[in-house]
Parts: sequence; structure tokens; C-alpha cells
Amino acid sequence: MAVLEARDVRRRFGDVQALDGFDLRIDAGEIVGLVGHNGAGKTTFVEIVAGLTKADSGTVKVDGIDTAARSVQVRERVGLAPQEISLYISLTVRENLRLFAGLAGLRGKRMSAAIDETSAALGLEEVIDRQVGYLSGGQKRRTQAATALIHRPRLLLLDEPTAGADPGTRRALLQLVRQCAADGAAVCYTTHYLPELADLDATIAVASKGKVIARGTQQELLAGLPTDVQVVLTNGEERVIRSKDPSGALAELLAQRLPLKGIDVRQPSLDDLYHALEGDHVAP
Ligand SMILES: Nc1ncnc2c1ncn2[C@@H]1O[C@H](COP(=O)(O)OP(=O)(O)OP(=O)(O)O)[C@@H](O)[C@H]1O
Repeated sequence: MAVLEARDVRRRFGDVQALDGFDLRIDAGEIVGLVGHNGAGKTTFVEIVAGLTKADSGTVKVDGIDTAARSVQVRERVGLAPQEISLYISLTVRENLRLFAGLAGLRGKRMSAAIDETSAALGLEEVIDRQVGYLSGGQKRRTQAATALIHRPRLLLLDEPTAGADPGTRRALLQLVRQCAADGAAVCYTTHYLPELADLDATIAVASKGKVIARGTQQELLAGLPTDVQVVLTNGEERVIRSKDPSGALAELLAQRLPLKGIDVRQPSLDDLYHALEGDHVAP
């Protein structure tokens, strides 16, 4: 069942056609990794879905409700963690969470329970009564994610939520995102890190020049892309073979009976995927 259904969304800023017929559907329980070069239109799309910016044309529906009206029903269903940290720095973590929970319609005991649960899941208990302005970068990231998740939205929009986060913060966040999806949320997760999407078992949507140009599982999209097989010899020399058949390349290297110190097989990267889809690309 589709939670998010976006069709032919267009948005222009002056000379820049930021979105040029953007289509995306995300089902309940599905995590979609929205990837693409800088300037591909990912943040513009996320901001339109969250109601922060209006589309010039096209439709965006959440649970079948058109988001253009910016109704309470839509606000309750959507949670956004924007790319730029946007919290009230003179308020404490708890006060920020209260504010966002209230905007999403939580009150009284439901609100207190949601704050306790979300701050525990993201390891924020120790800093919950500290002003956000005094938090570390990672603690701010966790707080930002908590504001998006606090009301357990049907649609979770996370725009590069782990930028600058340490491994502990990243782990806590990914764990909670997985939990939300397991509970039935649809998740749109913007990132430049392929390993995070593998950890999340996410499907991928590749954005380019304002539209989605490829959509599928990681296996489907990465199949047939070249893999780097790297060997390091005992004298420190490195040899890299780029091949669509890594097993064959490895067998060839082993057949040479070289004095080996190490072998590394590197999976295709997002850059390899963009290159395969778009050819050489110069970021705007
Ligand atoms: N408010 C704005 N005014 C003018 N141009 C804008 C505005 N917002 C976005 N753009 C332009 O629209 C295009 C798409 O930007 P957007 O931020 O959506 O890309 P992105 O895919 O999120 O990039 P990144 O990976 O760098 O975050 C870019 O060329 C950007 O400069």
C-alpha cells in the first residue's frame, strides 16, 4: 500500500529547474534510499513533501491525502529531519521535543511517553535537560532525528541524517529507522553513503536533474557494474583489476602465483552507479 505517492512534481527557482517531473512511490514498511549528485533535486523534493516549499505542478499524496492543502491530517502523518540542523538552540532537548510533539498533535501522557521512548532509543537521556546550543554535533543530529520520529509518523523524511555523526550515533539512528519501518512507516532516506542503505536493506531511487532515473533493489541496480579486485604483494606493490567478473579476475591473479600479502574486492560505489546511468557528469 502506497504511503507516499508523488507524480510529475515540478519546481523552478529562477533559471534552475530543480524538479522536472519527479515521481516517487514509497509503500508502508519500505525504506527508500534517495540518492543522486549534489543539486539533483533531493532536498527540494523532500521539502515539498514536508510542506516547506510548494510545487509548481504535480501531485504529492500521503496516505491518499493531497499535501498541497497542508492539513493537520498530513502534518500528523509526516516527520522531517532536514539536512540543516533546525532546532531551537536556547531551549532544552526536552522542550524541543515537546514543541515538535505538540505540533504533530500529541498531548499529555502520550506526549511524555513518546519523549521518554524516543530519547531512550537515541541515547539522549543524559542531555535531555541541556540547552541544544550546548550540545555536540552528534547530539544535535540525534535530537533532530528525535523531532522527526517523536510522533511515529507514517512517512519519515530523513535528509542526510547521519552527516557528521560518529559511529555510535549512526548505529542508534539506523536501528531506530529500521524499527520504524518494521512498525509500518514509509521512509525516504537521503544519503551519499551506499553502505548505510545496505545496512537498512533499502531499495534505491536515483535522482538526476530533477527526476528519478532509476528505481530498484541494490542488487538490481548494482548488477553488472564493474568491481575492483585489488591485491597487495609482499613487496608492497598494489595491483587493481576492474572487472564485471570479479571471480574470474581473482582467479586470473591467483593463477599468476604472485607473492600475495592481501586481497580486497570492492563493491561498486554510488559513483559507479551514477556513471553507468548518466555517463560523465559535471555537477552544476
Ligand atoms: N531556494 C532556492 N533558490 C534557488 N535555487 C535553489 C533553491 N533551492 C534549491 N535550488 C537549486 O535547485 C537545485 C536542486 O537543489 P537541491 O538542494 O534540491 O539538490 P540536492 O539533490 O538535495 O543536492 P545535495 O546533495 O547537494 O543536498 C540546485 O541547483 C539548487 O541550487
